[in-house]
Amino acid sequence: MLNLIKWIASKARSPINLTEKIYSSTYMITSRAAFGKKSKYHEDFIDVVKEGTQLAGGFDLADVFPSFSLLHMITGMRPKLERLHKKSDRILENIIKEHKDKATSKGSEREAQEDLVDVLLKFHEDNDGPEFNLTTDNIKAVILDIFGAGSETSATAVDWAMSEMIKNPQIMKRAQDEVREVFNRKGQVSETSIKEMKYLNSIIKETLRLHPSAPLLIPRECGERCEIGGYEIPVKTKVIVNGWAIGRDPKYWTEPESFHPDRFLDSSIDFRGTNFEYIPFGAGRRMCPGITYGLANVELPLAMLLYHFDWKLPNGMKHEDLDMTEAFGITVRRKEDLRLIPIPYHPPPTEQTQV
Ligand code: HEM
Repeated sequence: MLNLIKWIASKARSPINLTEKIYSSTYMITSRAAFGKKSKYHEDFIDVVKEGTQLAGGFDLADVFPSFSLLHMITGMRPKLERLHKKSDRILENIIKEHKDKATSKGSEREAQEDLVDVLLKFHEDNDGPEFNLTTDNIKAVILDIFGAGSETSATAVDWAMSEMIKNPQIMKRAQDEVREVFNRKGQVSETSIKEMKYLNSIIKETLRLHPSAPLLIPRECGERCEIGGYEIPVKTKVIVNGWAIGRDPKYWTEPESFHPDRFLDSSIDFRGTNFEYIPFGAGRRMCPGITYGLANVELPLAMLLYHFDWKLPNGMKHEDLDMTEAFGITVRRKEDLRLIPIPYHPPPTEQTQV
């Protein structure tokens, strides 16, 4: 994050593509957590995941006729996915090999700088029995999951939160006042004090209500015949829950299309899966397991962007004219990238000791 803040500071008073930087920083953070500091395969792997997310989000005619196997070939989706799968498998194979080589060469250094691949490999070595065996394919799948499910979602939330604040300058000002008061009082930018930022947290909740990063939950299959709202749901029906529509339902939300973080300030409604009118992380046994890590990836970037900079729209554009159109996809990104002018407020620290 500090690298991002320094980069933005170097572009002070000129327009930057903030969307692009938010996504690349989030991918880089995930990459560091998963693979450690340096790997020549990082960039290649991130490209593959991005391509996969785009393909998975596209409309494929074969999904409507799943048993018509010829259609899967005609639409070209299956060959594309297979090619991508082979490519990601090759890169992951190399990354795992790199980690195995590192493990045999340096014992104590490995402990000190453990990343996700190290942890999974250690588990693999220590539990190589018949009752619980983690295969190399399992390890590859976990890494893919973390990238696919973790990076796009968090980056999308940061991008929409910044967009909504630019659109509503009085909300941004209030959030900046809060963030600056807390960090100045603490004398440093720290993740632990973000919990004190009640207004910023309401902004994140309101962003996830209007712009849930993953709008359609994981499809469920109906276990037994039932009736919902007068509709008969036969057993084995595939049910897709539209979290996006639920978050904007006027039956549960006043002025549902407006961005009002205040609605969450003194409210007990939370995204932990027990308030069914608000399910940006889903609910039930398939609910998102990455909430804590996901929120950390949203809170700190937002707090830092608000602490270090004031923000302006380029070319004299008025805030009410900012286009908020959504793109089609498995995660709902902005259609147009958010381009803003950063005006430095608190300069970033010169040494990497602050965060
Ligand atoms: C703001 C960030 C995030 C949002 C909004 C989000 C949202 C969601 C949603 C809506 C689901 C579907 C839940 C359901 O169907 O009930 C889901 C599933 C999942 N999420 Fe997240 N997520 C976020 C971050 C993360 C992160 C950081 C990770 C991992 C590091 C992660 C890993 C997963 C996984 C593995 C699943 C599938 C769970 C399963 O198959 O049972 N997510 N997420």
